[in-house]
Amino acid sequence: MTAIEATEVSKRYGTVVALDRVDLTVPEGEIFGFLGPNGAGKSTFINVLLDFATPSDGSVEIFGHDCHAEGVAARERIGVLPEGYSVFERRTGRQHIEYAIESKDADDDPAEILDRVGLDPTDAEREASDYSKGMAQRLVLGMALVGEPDLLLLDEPTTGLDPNGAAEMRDIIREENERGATVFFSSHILEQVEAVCDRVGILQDGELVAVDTIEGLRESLGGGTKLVITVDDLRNGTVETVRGVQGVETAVEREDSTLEVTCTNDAKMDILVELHDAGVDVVNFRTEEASLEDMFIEYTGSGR
Ligand SMILES: Nc1ncnc2c1ncn2[C@@H]1O[C@H](COP(=O)(O)OP(=O)(O)OP(=O)(O)O)[C@@H](O)[C@H]1O
Repeated sequence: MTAIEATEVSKRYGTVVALDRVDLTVPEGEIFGFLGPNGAGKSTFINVLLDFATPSDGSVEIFGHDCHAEGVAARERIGVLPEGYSVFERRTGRQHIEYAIESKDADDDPAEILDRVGLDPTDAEREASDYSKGMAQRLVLGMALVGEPDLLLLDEPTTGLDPNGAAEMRDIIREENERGATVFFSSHILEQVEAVCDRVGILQDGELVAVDTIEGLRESLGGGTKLVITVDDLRNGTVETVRGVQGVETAVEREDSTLEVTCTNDAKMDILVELHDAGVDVVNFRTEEASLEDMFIEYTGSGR
């Protein structure tokens, strides 16, 4: 069964096109990462799934239910961690989880959920409005987990979490997926997505510019080789020289006279020859596999 089926979804706010004919199929059981720079339309898409926003054109189904016409049936299958969620005043962490259990008519044990998201019994009895950002984020994740939803929608789930918290979040995502849940999460923290996702979609100015496995994205970028080249002196024009070589996808300046270049396999030698001809001495040179970050830059054009 298909968890999410988006057909030609567009959303316009006045003259702003937040989503532009997005077609996307996420099969049941997948962990799907939704990537895009700020303002790309990620939250808008999630809002359409939740029927907080109505598409200007097209439609989205969740497990066969239209998100707008059958919003209640669609939302019954979803656990959501929305972006910028604010907790209730004068309610403890435990009361938040109890509220989620009651409203979903579920039978989870609040203590178990709180423990899973790393809130200890003392924190559970404190008012959630006094929580730190990371604690509030954990609490809202706990609320999303209530009732073992078939689809978890997580909008920037690691916001406010320290590295340990982010790692715990990834563990929970994997556990939920092993239980059978489909996970759809948006992020601009690429390592998070690379670490857990089966497939990723890259959104740019409302358009889905790529949907593939990380491996597939690498292949479609001609093998996606990454070169790290240290030169004696990174002069004006050196980066442009490298960018001009056929087969070079991106070239970015780093510190210490280092250049990071993504290119096809064949272009490697040509780059070195070109640098030599331009009078630039190569001090060090190594090859790495392209990371998701390199591919993200390549697809969204930032860094060029
Ligand atoms: N309610 C709204 N009214 C008007 N414009 C909106 C509204 N919601 C979103 N937009 C616009 O739609 C575009 C996409 O915004 P969206 O919040 O979906 O991006 P995003 O990818 O989630 O960004 P970020 O990573 O910064 O959260 C932006 O230009 C934004 O200003």
